[in-house]
Amino acid sequence: MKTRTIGFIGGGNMATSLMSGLIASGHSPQQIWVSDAAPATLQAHRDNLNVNASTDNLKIVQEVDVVVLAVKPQILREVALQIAPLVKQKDSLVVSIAAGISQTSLALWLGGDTAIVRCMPNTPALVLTGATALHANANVNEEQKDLAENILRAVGISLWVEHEQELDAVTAVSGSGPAYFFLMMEAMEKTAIEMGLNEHTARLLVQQTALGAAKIALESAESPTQLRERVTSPGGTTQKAIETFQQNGFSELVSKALLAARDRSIEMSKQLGAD
Ligand SMILES: NC(=O)C1=CN([C@@H]2O[C@H](COP(=O)(O)OP(=O)(O)OC[C@H]3O[C@@H](n4cnc5c(N)ncnc54)[C@H](OP(=O)(O)O)[C@@H]3O)[C@@H](O)[C@H]2O)C=CC1
Ligand SMILES: O=C(O)[C@@H]1CCC=N1
Repeated sequence: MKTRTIGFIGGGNMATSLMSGLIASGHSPQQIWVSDAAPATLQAHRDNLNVNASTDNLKIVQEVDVVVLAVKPQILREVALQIAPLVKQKDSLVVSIAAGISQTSLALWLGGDTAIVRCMPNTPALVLTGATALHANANVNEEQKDLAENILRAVGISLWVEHEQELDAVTAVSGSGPAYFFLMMEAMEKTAIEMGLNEHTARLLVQQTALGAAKIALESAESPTQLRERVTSPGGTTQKAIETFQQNGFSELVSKALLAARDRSIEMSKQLGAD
């Protein structure tokens, strides 16, 4: 497939992760465009990533084959309405990464004929270890599906979900998920320091343990339960820790947190979208 130009509208956390990942995986910075409200942000992207940048969202749509909507959900309507006439004129493929904004809303704002891929990536895209789920509307052809998938696959794994509603669960699991692991790391690091380890030692041990656990989980055929049991010697230290987690409602708490994230995604589609 011919290399396509990609434009990001909104140059914040997630666009930075995706642009950096695309470049690290071999995509030419010259084929990437980004717009943002803040000129300083754009200058940083020019300096650090060598991409093309403009404060004018319409310039981005004009220049590229694929438009990635990477602004906050709260301003997506305004941006979509602004670019809609040009998207229609150019017949652009639009990829939205916004949480909680449905394809119905996007189609209403951008025009019913627009080819729209809604997806949910996550910030590990920055280190080419992202996880993205995608869903295409009926206007997206096979070539456009490949194109959207190739962009996200450049920065990690990507998979298609059959029903758009699944993206609310995906948001709760992998979209927000990195933050849950960071929260666990924060708490472990804090307690490690309280137990007398210095900050450097505490951070390094927690980081390497998280990496090791993720790696073994990915490479092993065993389930997380089996892998956990391998660490847990009967009557030993891990057993004490796991019992403490479980007696204090760890699984229920994780379940509550993920359901709250999922429900917030659904709520956002009603508050901020046209659903
Ligand atoms: N962060 C994450 O882990 C993930 C985020 N997402 C989704 O990605 C999207 C972006 O999130 P994130 O990167 O965290 O948000 P950020 O706030 O970091 O990035 C959004 C950027 O858009 C800029 N902006 C504001 N108004 C405009 C405008 N009219 N035109 C162009 N740019 C504008 C903002 O500038 P300023 O700050 O000056 O307003 C900001 O730099 C959201 O919709 C979110 O739901 C999806 C998956 C994971
Ligand atoms: O917190 C959020 O709303 C976004 C979506 C997933 C991760 N960050």
